Amino acid sequence: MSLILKPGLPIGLCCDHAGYELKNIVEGYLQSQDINFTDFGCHSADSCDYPDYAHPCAQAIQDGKCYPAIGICGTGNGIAMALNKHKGIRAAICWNVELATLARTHNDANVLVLPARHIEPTVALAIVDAFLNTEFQGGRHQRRVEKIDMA
Ligand SMILES: O=C[C@H](O)[C@H](O)[C@H](O)COP(=O)(O)O
Repeated sequence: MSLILKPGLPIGLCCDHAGYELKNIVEGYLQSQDINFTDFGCHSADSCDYPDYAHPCAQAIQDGKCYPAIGICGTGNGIAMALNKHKGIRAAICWNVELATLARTHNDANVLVLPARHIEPTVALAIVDAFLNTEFQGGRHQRRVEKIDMA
């Protein structure tokens, strides 16, 4: 069982066309782990705009309807930028396991962002696993995380 899932809440998933294939792979992994998810799209590899999927996913976290989430686009940059516009959302782009672990221990990241065009699927799944199973350290990091939303 994942360390950061909240009982009864699905994980949110969002992507654009560049992340569509990897999102399907991630969904297969989550199913294999009996982890529920809500897929906010996109739902095909046709060209689309990542904010159209990032915003509903971030809103669902804010509304308490899912937690945490995984966002996927080509570089990770665009979807992370859109997600991080939302108060309380801490979306972290991670391309290796160490970064995913640090995003949890230091930043209490609540959205993992994967750069689909720059990582192999096996690495992506190892990153997902690290993200879902690493707890926030708190302590000095709690104070810093609280200051993020002060802008
Ligand atoms: O940050 C943006 C993402 O990497 C997009 O997935 C990327 O810009 C899509 O590019 P294109 O429209 O050329 O497939």
